[in-house]
Amino acid sequence: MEQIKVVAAIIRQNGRVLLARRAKHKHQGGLWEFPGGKIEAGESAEQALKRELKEELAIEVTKLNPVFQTSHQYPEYGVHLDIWEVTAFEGEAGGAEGQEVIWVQPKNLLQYDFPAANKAIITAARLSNRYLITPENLDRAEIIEGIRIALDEGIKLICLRAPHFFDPDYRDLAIDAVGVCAGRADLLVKGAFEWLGDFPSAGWHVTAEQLRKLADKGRPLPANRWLAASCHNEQELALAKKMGVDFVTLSPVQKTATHPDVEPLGWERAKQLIADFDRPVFVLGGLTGQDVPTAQQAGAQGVAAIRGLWPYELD
Ligand SMILES: Nc1nc2c([nH]c(=O)n2[C@H]2C[C@H](O)[C@@H](COP(=O)(O)OP(=O)(O)OP(=O)(O)O)O2)c(=O)[nH]1
Ligand SMILES: [Mg+2]
Repeated sequence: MEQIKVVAAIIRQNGRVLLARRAKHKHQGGLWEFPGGKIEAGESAEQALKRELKEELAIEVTKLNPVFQTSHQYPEYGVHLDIWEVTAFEGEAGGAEGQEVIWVQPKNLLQYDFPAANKAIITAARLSNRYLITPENLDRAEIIEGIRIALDEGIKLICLRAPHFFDPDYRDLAIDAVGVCAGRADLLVKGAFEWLGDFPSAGWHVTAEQLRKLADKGRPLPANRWLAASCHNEQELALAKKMGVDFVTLSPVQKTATHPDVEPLGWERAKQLIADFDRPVFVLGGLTGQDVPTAQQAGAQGVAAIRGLWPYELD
């Protein structure tokens, strides 16, 4: 079947993202979309995106970075979507072709109807590019205080990981963490599945071991709660897909303090695994917030880190 190459943009301004409504007579007409269009012969993705956004919104893009690639087979033809994030542009974005244009908060994106190919793109648009995982060997007050500072520094996505806590204490910690993050960041809890009902606003981050046990049962959470998984290889990525996760961490990309004896994947292997996976990936292992551009160049959503994103230096 014919495959068309499309570029589209998640345009961010003042914490909102821009959506346009596709003209009725077009393929997938009437649905909301991220502006963009077909790459023409001889164009790079970047050139095509700049041209499309000028034609469709009358803006000159000044800052963009790659975020995500995904493919989808429609009955008519297949599309390969190359998604970029635009964070600066000149001009006022408006519907230059008469189409409706709106700015929405990422958390409200689930309320809009998009073409079927957009599922993972919506996930990418709802996620930030830094995923903080809490460190081991801190007590409850230290973890909560660290989360508080991280929130002040703009962290929007947090995984509560505290393998050194026993169950009842971990639950108490999770209750506090949910409270601190409310309205400021999305929190994913790690832990036993029996607790899912006790933290109705939290997402769940499953370990590779839980994936192996539970992937066959499918997704245990509704679409409005994050489900993520820790993956280290192709097999685990396949299980994550089977389970219906929203996103994954892929590790270790480099040597890490947490698992010093594990051979890292390296960027080249990570890049391949990311390209073959159809949902957002946070690369993890020896990385910091400074590595976000490198991670994005490798096709990742961003960086996940313990020490690398914790707001102060750990021993
Ligand atoms: N721009 C865009 N296209 C999308 C999205 N999701 C999705 O499935 N598509 C599909 C619909 C179309 O089949 C194809 C993009 O084509 P398009 O209609 O935007 O192409 P274009 O701007 O070059 O328009 P035209 O010259 O064909 O009128 O990709 C999306 O979020 N944004
Ligand atoms: Mg278009």
